[in-house]
Amino acid sequence: MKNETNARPPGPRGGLPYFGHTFEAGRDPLGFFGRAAREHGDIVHFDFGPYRYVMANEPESIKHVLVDNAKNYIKGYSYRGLKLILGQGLVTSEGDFWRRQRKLAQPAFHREKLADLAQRMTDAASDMLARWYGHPSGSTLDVHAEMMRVTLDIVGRTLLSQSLDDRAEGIGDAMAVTVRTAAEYASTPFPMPIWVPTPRNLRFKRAKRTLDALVLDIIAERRKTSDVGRQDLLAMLMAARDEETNEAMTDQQLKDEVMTIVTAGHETTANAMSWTLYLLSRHPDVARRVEAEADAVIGTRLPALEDLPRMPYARAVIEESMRLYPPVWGFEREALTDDVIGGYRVPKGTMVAILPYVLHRHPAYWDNPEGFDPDRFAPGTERPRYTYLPFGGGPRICIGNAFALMEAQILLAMIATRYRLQLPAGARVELEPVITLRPLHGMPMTLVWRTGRDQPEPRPSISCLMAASAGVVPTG
Ligand code: HEM
Repeated sequence: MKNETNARPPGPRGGLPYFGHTFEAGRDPLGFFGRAAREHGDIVHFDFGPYRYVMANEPESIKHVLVDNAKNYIKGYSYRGLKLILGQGLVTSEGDFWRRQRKLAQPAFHREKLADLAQRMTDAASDMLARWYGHPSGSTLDVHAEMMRVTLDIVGRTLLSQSLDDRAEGIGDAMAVTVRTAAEYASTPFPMPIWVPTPRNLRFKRAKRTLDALVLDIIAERRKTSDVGRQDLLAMLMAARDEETNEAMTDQQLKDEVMTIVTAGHETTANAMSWTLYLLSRHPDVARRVEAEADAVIGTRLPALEDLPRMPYARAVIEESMRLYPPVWGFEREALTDDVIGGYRVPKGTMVAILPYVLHRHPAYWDNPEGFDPDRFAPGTERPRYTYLPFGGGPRICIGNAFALMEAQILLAMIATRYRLQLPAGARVELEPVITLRPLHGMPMTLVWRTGRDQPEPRPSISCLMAASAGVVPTG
């Protein structure tokens, strides 16, 4: 590490007058930042128009920003797009307000609370498989669309005790519009303010109104019925009280937290699953090991929470997949005062980027960094801290990380015991780094029913029928 506290970090020179490398980075961010790390080292400076921008790509500096000197960093302007959707929810709020909200929400994500939610995850996965059974073996489906649908369904059932599946298309469309506008807004150096009535802004406002109204309706319904039977995340958020003031969250705060959890918890996990299924289709030897483990532990019954630790290989596959394709491929902080990172001067107002996609391929920390090798994450293996950050780190680490891993392991085990997924010849798989790392053309997969298994009746599961008749999913 350098010790030149007055020096500006090295970085690519040239670029366009004023805009520097803004457009080059925007066209292919993964390639651009990866090259910059290879050519200029672990702390790299970029000229991006009016912004000072630094990438930190080694554990000490990352720990400095996320943990040791976290007080000096806020999420800053790069989150302004998400703020349009999530208001003052956990992902986008700052300071004392964030601290209070995090304290109120944290207990809902404790491991023992999550145990109650496992069954709802298997119910949603069963309903997805019931849909798949309706297609003959050998059919091709867009598995990414399926993962988006099932993860939205899981968020609906665990957060709101409500299957959002019936409304999935409407909600999915509204979410897609808001997320896309937010991403465009965040990545444009001088975005058109959202109050200007451009067609894009009007579309965004309509979609946002749909989502807000849906969430506020659900909250109002809960307040009316004082439904004590429901043990979902919303019930826990509504029951949470501030230790000092005994105050609960207002409807507005609840709405922002619900929108935050739906947004943060749905597409991220869907991407983790789509990339995992893609990697398994490219590595049949790994796929066979996942199948053998799941067959031995659950066979064709539904997994229970206790089964998950008995399937460490499935877990390692998911972790390795998030190393190569981290769903949150990059996140940023803004320095509140002058700082020194890795020996370099970082003036107040600088944006510091931490890019798991680049860090997870750093040759100093990973042997054969481009290779897919789940055994790196076998139980008992270790790696230097702050070299693997799919869920971020420090006080603002993902609140849903245990939830997401549990969900992904359940989905993977249930799929692997029934289906082999094959990427059709000629399928185009490309990365689309928006806010999350998506497959640009979806993920078409041929679903092959595993031989030696009884072909199921194409029928919906019991929970699906109950949900459809009652409009809700029963608890427990
Ligand atoms: C594989 C799935 C997921 C990945 C890769 C992921 C990744 C992340 C990352 C990297 C951050 C930190 C961002 C930053 O520091 O700027 C974060 C924050 C957050 N995530 Fe996740 N996440 C996932 C699933 C979930 C789920 C399932 C939920 C909720 C059910 C969730 C809720 C949140 C919330 C509320 C925050 C903000 C926490 C705070 O600032 O206090 N995430 N996530």
